[in-house]
Amino acid sequence: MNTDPDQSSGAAPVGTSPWAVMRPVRGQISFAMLLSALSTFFALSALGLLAWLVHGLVEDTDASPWTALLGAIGCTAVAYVLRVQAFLQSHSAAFRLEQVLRTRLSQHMARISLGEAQHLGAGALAKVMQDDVKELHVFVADSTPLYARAYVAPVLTLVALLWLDWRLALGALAVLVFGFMAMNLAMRNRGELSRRYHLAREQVGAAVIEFVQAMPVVRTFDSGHATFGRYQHALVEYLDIVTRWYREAGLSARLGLAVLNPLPTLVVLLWCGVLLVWQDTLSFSTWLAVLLVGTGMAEAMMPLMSLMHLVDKAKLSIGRIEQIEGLPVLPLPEQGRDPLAGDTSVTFEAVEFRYEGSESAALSGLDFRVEPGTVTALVGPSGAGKTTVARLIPRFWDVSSGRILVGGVDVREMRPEILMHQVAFVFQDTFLFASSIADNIRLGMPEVDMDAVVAAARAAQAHDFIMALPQGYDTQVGERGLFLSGGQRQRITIARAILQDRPILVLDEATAFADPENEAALVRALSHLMRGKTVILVAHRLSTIRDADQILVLDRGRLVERGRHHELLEHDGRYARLWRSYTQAQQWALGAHAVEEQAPTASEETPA
Ligand SMILES: Nc1ncnc2c1ncn2[C@@H]1O[C@H](COP(=O)(O)OP(=O)(O)OP(=O)(O)O)[C@@H](O)[C@H]1O
Repeated sequence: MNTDPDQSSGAAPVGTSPWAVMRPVRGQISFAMLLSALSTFFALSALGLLAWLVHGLVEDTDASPWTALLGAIGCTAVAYVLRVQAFLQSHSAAFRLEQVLRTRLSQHMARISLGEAQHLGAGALAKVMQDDVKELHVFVADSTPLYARAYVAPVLTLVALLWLDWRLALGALAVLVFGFMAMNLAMRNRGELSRRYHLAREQVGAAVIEFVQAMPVVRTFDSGHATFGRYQHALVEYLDIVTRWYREAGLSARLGLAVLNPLPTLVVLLWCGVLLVWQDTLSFSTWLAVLLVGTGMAEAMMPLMSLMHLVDKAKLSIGRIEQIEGLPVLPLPEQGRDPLAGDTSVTFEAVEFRYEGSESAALSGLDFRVEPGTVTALVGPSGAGKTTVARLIPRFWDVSSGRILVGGVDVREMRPEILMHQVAFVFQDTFLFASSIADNIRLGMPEVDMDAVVAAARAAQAHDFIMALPQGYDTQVGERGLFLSGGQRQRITIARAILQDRPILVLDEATAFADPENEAALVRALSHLMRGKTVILVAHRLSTIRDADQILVLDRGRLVERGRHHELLEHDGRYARLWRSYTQAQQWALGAHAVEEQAPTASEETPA
């Protein structure tokens, strides 16, 4: 029980016993606790022997002190060895638990839908995998031996005191009871305060991250005032709750802490002892023995206080770990049923899809078929559902109703590895692993040799810029690695997809290009990648889809038109309007001259 909110971080209880999570290492933890309890017993026995020694010397000055003295030294040595062993066991259990939890969490995360993982955010998932598992490590390593000590020591001390003199034992007990009552008074609002304290702390953390991550925008657009203001506001809130905590915990907390330390117990034992010795109802030697043993009782309570802090923190972490473990996993097909795709077609049959928590459907009544070896482009205004279509194929989410078939097989009935073997995905948000460029290209295929990597990079128009880098294909990229431009990163991802050489390709075309040279390189890379494949292309620039075998025009999640470029232009419907807006915008972008001469009339929609 601590008055420091950072220490007594007991948020609203999550209703989880820390012991349940520790099941995999419970045996070793119990062993560590047993060793710790035995160590406490021997430490207190040493004190008891010293008390007996003092008692004996006072009663009979000729008595030999050696037996008790050697016994006390022996007990201290055994207590020390047992204590070290207890900590060794608890630390080993903590490392094992850390490994078990990380493996379990990563296996579970691999099975939740990608959409769910994206929704939670990489930061939150990493925090659970990293910080919360670490928190449990600390709990198991440090608290389990403390637990045994905190419970065994006061009980044994009380028994010893009762045996020596019950009146002084009750005096010492009264001090502790008083101290605990004061602390409980201080902690009566602990749940609510602690919940607000943690919220305030998280807001400070979020504001700091926002401030740091948004630095380029902050520096260029608002010179830091708005973002820094949010950070400052979060800090003020935090200060407010901490001040309230100290004020409310105030006197009773300080009183409790003052009482629950060895000095007041010693004072009570001294005064009561003097009185009893003076009244001749207590021998001087017993009094000395009581003093020696008695102060240990309050001292033994101290671990209990740090324990409550550790338990509270562990409970919060367990709550977050359980939240991840409780996320539903994507249902897998029954064992033994592994239907293989018959061809490389992709079919959407009456597909409906609604994002969780969203009022309207993102896709409704979607029916289309992509024939093997053809290119289908998805177009439509922003928010029409193009990206959603692309992401339903690799099961970022499962459809709300209807079916998606790859080669005639429902994607929900295909094992993920079989589905991934059929389909390659090139999405806009390219991610490079903290590794060499070569390893990033041959991701998931470590057996591929360098010649194949270079060939894929050449086809993806990436070879020349890679060779211009300081260490060529061995250059480290990703986090803390060399910085690559958006276009360069995309060409590496395209090289990866070329190497994978899967028959179906789902492509979310890049919206922005750094420069025309980069754009030309990307277009060449993509056309190489698409050769001979079944392609579903989310097109953001209409110029790339003129030659598509099929164009699907989406609007508010519905398929409103389909056909080839020239057919749709002749039809003079939605696509034709999109196309006109697009070509106007292109001309407009050619220069101010063009703007003046052919300023477009306000277009009803802009191309995606
Ligand atoms: N993760 C999500 N959770 C909830 N709603 C979403 C999510 N992603 C997209 N939406 C909503 O679903 C609808 C379709 O979005 P989608 O990203 O598929 O459109 P899009 O046609 O690809 O748009 P753009 O061209 O701007 O990328 C939009 O109304 C969007 O707000």
